[in-house]
Amino acid sequence: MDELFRTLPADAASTDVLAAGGLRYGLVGADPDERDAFSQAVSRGFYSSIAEAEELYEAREAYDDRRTTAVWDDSAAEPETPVATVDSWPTPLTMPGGGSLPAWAISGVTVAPTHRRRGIARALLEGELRTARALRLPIAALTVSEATIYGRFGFAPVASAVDLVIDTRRAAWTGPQAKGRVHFVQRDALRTIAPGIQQRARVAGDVDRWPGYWDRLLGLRASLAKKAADLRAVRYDDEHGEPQGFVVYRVKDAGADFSRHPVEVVDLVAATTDAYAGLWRYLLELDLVHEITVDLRSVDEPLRWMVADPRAVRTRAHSDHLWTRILDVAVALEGRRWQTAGAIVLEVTDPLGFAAGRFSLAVDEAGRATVMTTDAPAEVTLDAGALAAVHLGGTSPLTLAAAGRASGGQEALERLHALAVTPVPPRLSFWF
Ligand SMILES: CC(=O)SCCNC(=O)CCNC(=O)[C@H](O)C(C)(C)COP(=O)(O)OP(=O)(O)OC[C@H]1O[C@@H](n2cnc3c(N)ncnc32)[C@H](O)[C@@H]1OP(=O)(O)O
Repeated sequence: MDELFRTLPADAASTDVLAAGGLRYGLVGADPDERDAFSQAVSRGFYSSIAEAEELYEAREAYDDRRTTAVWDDSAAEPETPVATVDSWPTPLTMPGGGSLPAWAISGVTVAPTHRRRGIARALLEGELRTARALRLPIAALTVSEATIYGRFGFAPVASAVDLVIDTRRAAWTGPQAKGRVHFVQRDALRTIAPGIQQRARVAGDVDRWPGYWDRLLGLRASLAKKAADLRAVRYDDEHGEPQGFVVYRVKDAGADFSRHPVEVVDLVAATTDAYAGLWRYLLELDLVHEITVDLRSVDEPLRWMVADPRAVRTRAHSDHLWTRILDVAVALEGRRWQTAGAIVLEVTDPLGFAAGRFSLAVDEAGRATVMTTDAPAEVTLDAGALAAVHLGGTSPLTLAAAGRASGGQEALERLHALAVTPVPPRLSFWF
């Protein structure tokens, strides 16, 4: 897998579809100019500024670990700049029960405004799914700019997130007394331990953060030095002195009233409930601060239960965050732990074919599943996206049935609910 995912030739069917429209589809080569043109096309596609030399250098490093695929129009005024881009890489996706499945992460999907709505994104996406399948990956994953694009390719939102605003003056601490203590640390010192803490903190739905992501988050890149100058890092150590969590935040300008500084939490990661309490209490009790904003938290954040006034913790946005697409039903369903012992027959519909079929799911006392194709009558019928939502444990089949995305008898839907839905909602802790 290591090299193959970068070198496997571009998907043949998409090559043909795009060639019929006069376009060239292929992998981006190692040549720095070609890489930089790819990066500039991604920046343009997402309406970012033209990347500067330092950013291009950093992007080259980041793309070294990915498969980068582009579409070129040789008749364009600047034929060397791709008119469409996508990058992808295999990554462990945490499953309910704590294990992980290898997933195909897809990012950087752009089509130049000059070339929109002629099927280029469809060719790119279908090419990515076939490539993932050729690499024997059971699931694809992405985060989206718009929630209207990916459903047609069998993706569904599987892990939601909330952005919170906390009124610290109303949020008197009523949670447990943390046993350890907080320390200010340098960001580069935190860089060495943060990935390990995040690994331990992961719940279903999280994926690996790559080295360049950590450097960017902590402002350790030359291009970010100025922007990151106001970032503070605090580490939480348990009563034995073991680091169990950290928060990275900035205190913003207070304006006319020095007692009203807003705090923006860039990331808060806690591997234990004790660290979670210690870090949140630290933030809520900062002097001269009236408000804290934090994004991409769990839909079931314990913080609400740790303050005197739960309305001090206001949800400012609730979004679909992680989207997945099941490519191999048996491997995907066997790759998670289920909540109870039991059995069910599922019929999966999938216009793109990858997940279509009828499957028996049998779960033992330990929550391990055996999945086989079957001719037995289907008890629950659902589309590939609905299956992805049930698979990660955050969506009830009863909700999907009410929405017309699943069907079956009430007892069978409830049985699937009991098998699948997890007590802790899935959560992806960052954008990729
Ligand atoms: C994982 C990520 O990277 S998310 C980032 C996605 N990229 C962006 O948002 C950047 C800005 N947007 C773009 O670059 C382009 O508009 C894209 C990539 C969203 C779409 O590219 P296009 O080549 O125009 O899409 P294409 O013509 O292949 O359309 C495929 C289908 O999606 C639909 N579609 C395309 N864009 C959108 C959209 N923004 N909203 C809703 N539907 C859309 C089309 O109608 C078409 O539907 P159909 O095939 O079912 O009839």
